[in-house]
Amino acid sequence: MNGVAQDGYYPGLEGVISSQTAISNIVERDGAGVLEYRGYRIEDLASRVGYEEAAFLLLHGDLPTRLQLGDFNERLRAARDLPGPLIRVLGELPGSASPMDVLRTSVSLLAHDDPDRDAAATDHAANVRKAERLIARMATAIAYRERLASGLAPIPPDDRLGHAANFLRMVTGEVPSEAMRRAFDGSLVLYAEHELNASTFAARVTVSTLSDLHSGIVAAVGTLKGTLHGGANEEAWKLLEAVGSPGRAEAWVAGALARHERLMGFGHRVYKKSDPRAVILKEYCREIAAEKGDDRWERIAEPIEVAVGRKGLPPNVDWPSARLYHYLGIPLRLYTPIFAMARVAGWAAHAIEQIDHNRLLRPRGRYIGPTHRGVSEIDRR
Ligand SMILES: CC(=O)SCCNC(=O)CCNC(=O)[C@H](O)C(C)(C)COP(=O)(O)OP(=O)(O)OC[C@H]1O[C@@H](n2cnc3c(N)ncnc32)[C@H](O)[C@@H]1OP(=O)(O)O
Ligand SMILES: O=C([O-])CC(=O)C(=O)O
Repeated sequence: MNGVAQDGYYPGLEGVISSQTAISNIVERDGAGVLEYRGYRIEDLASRVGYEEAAFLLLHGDLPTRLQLGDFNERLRAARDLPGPLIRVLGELPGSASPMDVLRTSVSLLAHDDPDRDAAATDHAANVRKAERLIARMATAIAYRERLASGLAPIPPDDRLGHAANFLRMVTGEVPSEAMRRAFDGSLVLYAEHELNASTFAARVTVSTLSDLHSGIVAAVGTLKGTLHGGANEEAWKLLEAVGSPGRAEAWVAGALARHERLMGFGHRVYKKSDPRAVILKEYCREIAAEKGDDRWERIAEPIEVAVGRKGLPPNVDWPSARLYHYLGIPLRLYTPIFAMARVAGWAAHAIEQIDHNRLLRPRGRYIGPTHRGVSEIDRR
């Protein structure tokens, strides 16, 4: 029954087209996955534009001119600081709270301070402004909380730095090398959007009731957290560490598969041959490992990929991003929040597209329970 359609029932909604979209497209061509944002191939975007340009493309429909990019950057930088109530709550939430739970709460709180909070849910311009502020503020909130959780003083945003470098500096206290900035920026571009994945779908369902944009993003953050989706990048790192040496890879993978365990960072609902983002990220991993003069994790990752690949499961985006973030000195618990701070551009673009061409998202269930039951007196049940 798993994944097999029957009489209009598609388990997991596999293959179902629920919405038309002009934001991104995924196809398999010549045995490889192809991904485009608004008609631009992901390979071109990752090598030629930074996160801000990709986010502008997703939200506004085309790549920015130099003037548009300058204005967009100014708006993002002006929105980086956190409102007082959120700063207070970030200091008060229990230290044990997971960063994704804190991020979910942060987005919810940001709704109350947004200057457009009273705008109609259908106000396109207000929704774009809300989205831009969320892009800026989610990054600051993640870094701010991480510093507090580590017992360190938060580092304020630096107006001289772009989104990627500023975030790394707010977390680690250091301005990254140019190669590190480029790799991290590239990963944000690659994570920014991916059609009707589960978290984007959750955002679209939420706003399809004409709820507000922030509610859609709260739903998306909660959905991304799960280990079958965005949470897989943290699990992928744990897998790599558990294997621990190239020589153990083959037996470790065989054992896990024999126990029917899920190998995190492998497999995909849509890409059955290759995830193009994983191919690009693997190159960044190699470059940064070379810059650091330590290819230990590359040497462990390779035989794992080969062994899992024999089962027809290609690596997905979360497999190489895990070790890339390790190389960049990013704490493990931030891997999934970073996915969220990149994906907010795609979530918002989809939520706005949904609202602009709305039809309530409401599928049907196929009832398989008992029928025609009589209600007996409570003492006779
Ligand atoms: C950014 C992202 O969200 S990318 C995905 C991140 N998630 C992961 O990396 C988690 C690991 N991967 C998985 O769990 C899956 O591949 C998913 C959830 C991503 C896709 O799931 P589906 O579309 O339902 O998988 P699909 O129909 O292709 O495969 C089903 C079978 O393949 C096998 N399979 C698929 N992925 C894996 C995996 N990673 N490890 C082991 N077996 C797997 C399973 O045997 C499954 O059969 P089951 O019903 O006995 O469990
Ligand atoms: O598309 C999916 O199902 C999951 C994914 O790769 C993403 O959200 O980036």
